[in-house]
Amino acid sequence: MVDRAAVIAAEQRAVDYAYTCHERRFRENREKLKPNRTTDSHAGTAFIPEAAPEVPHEDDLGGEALVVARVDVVEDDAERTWYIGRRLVRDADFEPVVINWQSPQAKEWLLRPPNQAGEVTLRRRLRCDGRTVRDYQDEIGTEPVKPERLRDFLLEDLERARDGTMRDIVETIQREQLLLVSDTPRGVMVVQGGPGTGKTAVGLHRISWLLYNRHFRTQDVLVVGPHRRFLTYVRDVLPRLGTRGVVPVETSRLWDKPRGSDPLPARAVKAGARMAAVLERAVRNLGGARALARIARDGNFGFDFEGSVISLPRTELESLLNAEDAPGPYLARRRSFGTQVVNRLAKAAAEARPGRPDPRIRARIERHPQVVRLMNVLWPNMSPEAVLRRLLDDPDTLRAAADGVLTDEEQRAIHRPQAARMADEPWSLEDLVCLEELRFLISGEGPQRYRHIVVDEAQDLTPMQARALARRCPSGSMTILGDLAQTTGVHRYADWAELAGLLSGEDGWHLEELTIGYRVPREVMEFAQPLGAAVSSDTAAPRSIRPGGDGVLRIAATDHAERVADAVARAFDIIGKEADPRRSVTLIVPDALTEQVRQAVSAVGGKRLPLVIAAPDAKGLEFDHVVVVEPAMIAQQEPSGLGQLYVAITRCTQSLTIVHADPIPHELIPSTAAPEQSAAPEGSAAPEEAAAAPEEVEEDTVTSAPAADAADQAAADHTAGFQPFISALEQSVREERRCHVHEEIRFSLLAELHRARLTPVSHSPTADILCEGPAGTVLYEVLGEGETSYARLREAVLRIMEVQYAEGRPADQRFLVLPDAPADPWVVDVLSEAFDVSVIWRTADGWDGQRVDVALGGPGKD
Ligand SMILES: Nc1ncnc2c1ncn2[C@@H]1O[C@H](COP(=O)(O)OP(=O)(O)OP(=O)(O)O)[C@@H](O)[C@H]1O
Repeated sequence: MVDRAAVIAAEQRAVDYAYTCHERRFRENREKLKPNRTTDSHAGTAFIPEAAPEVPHEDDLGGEALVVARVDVVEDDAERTWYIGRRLVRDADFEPVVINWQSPQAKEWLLRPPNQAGEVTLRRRLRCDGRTVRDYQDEIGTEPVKPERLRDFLLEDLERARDGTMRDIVETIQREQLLLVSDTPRGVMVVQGGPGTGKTAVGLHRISWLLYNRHFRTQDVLVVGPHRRFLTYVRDVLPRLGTRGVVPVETSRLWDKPRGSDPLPARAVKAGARMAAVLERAVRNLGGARALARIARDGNFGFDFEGSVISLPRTELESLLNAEDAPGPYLARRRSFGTQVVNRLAKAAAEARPGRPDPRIRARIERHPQVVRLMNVLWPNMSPEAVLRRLLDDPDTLRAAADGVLTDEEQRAIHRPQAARMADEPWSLEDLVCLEELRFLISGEGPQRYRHIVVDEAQDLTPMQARALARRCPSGSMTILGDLAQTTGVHRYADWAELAGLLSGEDGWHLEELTIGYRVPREVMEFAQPLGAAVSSDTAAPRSIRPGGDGVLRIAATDHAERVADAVARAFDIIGKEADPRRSVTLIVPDALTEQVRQAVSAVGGKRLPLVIAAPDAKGLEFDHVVVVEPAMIAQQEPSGLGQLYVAITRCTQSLTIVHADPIPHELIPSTAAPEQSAAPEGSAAPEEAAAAPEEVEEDTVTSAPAADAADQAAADHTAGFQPFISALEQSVREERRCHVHEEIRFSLLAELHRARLTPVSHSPTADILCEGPAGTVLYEVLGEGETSYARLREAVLRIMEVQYAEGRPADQRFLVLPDAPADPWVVDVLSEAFDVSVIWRTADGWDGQRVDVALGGPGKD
């Protein structure tokens, strides 16, 4: 039996020694080094012998533990102990006492699976409060490893209060996270993960890892986040990891401050990738062959030059113009055209005046007013601002550039009469991104370039912004973190390929996924899941490892007059009941109610106030307790209200309370309210809910469907409890119905049933076809493309059982409908006898299989 207290005491001695060495080093450095402090992010890399021993002059751990793990390894037949921590620490002889978690050696040992331990004989995670060792867990060692105990550290860590700033995860980083953190920087790595799966954490640790391992220098890296509050939230993580000098910026800060904003339809057009094609054509349309008539009316361009007439035929000008129709910045093409024209005119002038060559003739021709005019007409020297201003103001110019790219309606959407002066143009953020694109098209110039870019909440980048980022990063090395289901921006990507295609360079891109949820309690995640699926059917909700408990999720109906007061009262109530004063309580509210809620909070006053955050600003943040006010209003906010709502309800670590007077959006509880039912007019009370006394709904959870009436309550309770199951089923049915073969077969069968004068139901979210006929209720499950092996068909039978369950009643007849005869003929009898499911399939001239007559609407034998 291991004496755990003795082990902890021994580890404490090692940790104490590490701190002693750590602190001695500061003292020595303070004495030795000059007073100007280093800002090199490689501080601590003295572990690499040739690296300069630059370390900060004082402890910058901010109270975090210096040591996080111990590893014993057999090296040259001898066992050696290493400690892994947040910083490199050496003893007086310059021998490493603690190696940095970012070092390649630490990474290798930390990633080693217990069943392939190799030379690692012990891997021990240490649980320290600063310098005090509290506990330990052996992941590799002589004692059998209990996985559930290993989780304890993580769960304990997740339980800590969220006081408004993010912490690093060095102590509990998971294998799949460390693999992404230390992945090669080549190409674009896209990390898709649902709410709270650790994307931000992975992104920040990756920056630190890339810099520590000298893949890049501090100034090579650009880190972009969604908004200022988020940047404040993550502010401490990089310094605590020992990475200094990297300052994340808000996405919008990459451009100047906007002077105006556009209506949503205009934003959507200007932000889309097609706008790039329009801008490119707008630049190509400047001057050019169409303007030639103004210059060379009688077929020639000619003028009197110092007593002789020199000229160029129009055809020659045309061919010079055509030669410049190649890719490249407009001004470079302009210069090249000008050189050709001047060369030819100089030659003509020399021929007209034989004699001594005149070396300055080119310069005089170039400055000649006629040549200057020619250049200005054929190649007008316009600023990006002038090009965009005219494009937006003049419908003809826009049509010439956008024809076949933007619809008439889209062209009308971006029309904007020009301001009296250029300086007064109300450039919006989308305009500023277009201006950057135009600047690049015209001069080839762009903003500062980086060797690696990290983007958090990347799903909200617009395609035009993505192009701008790609230009800033010619190496094509990026870390892109996001969740398509949390899209709140003006552009919604169908999949990551669309965005990654815009960002990536020649090294391409790859998609990684984080699937474990570390923030949101299980019940809340399950409640949020259908909404996430409604925003992006392509992304899976995370599996939460955070157990919930009583009161984790509350849905409270109120009426419009009481809505704000009720929500605020509930937030204060949570504060009153929460024993830990560090735990954060936040009201997430629709834009329109923000001021009202803030005032109501101030009016109540007190020592501890809940935070009030408008839904769009909640992105990326996390709190312990969250009260979401009026989800329907959030869901209606532009540009992507459902995404905003999904973000809002997935911010909490402890509890979620929803206060609503309007019906809860049906995307959130799809089984309880059809779209038509939930569309109550703005301002009108939802009768059943408004009538309910707050005390009665106080204990409501998601299982007590707020929009259902009493008669439906039991059924709703039953179904809502199985919501994740139903949602998963609906999701996979939706996916199947995207298959053309599946739908072709389904609709041929529907046609047969209509021909038999029956009324089949085809719009159930779970059953492919349900039909009341002479043989009773018949349920059809259609298989699309793919194999028809027994294993596959047995799976389909299981689906039939699930569908019956979801539909709330068993069918009288069950049919599996295949595109072809099954691969093994015997399966037909087995499925019929074992599961009472008949199989039919399509043939060249109709249908075949078991009991086809019943399947096609006949009465059956009995
Ligand atoms: N291995 C881990 N150990 C401890 N805490 C972790 C771990 N991984 C993630 N967390 C914590 O989980 C929470 C959510 O992480 P993070 O904010 O990085 O998620 P996210 O995927 O960016 O979420 P969202 O998309 O909702 O913004 C944070 O508090 C983070 O510290």
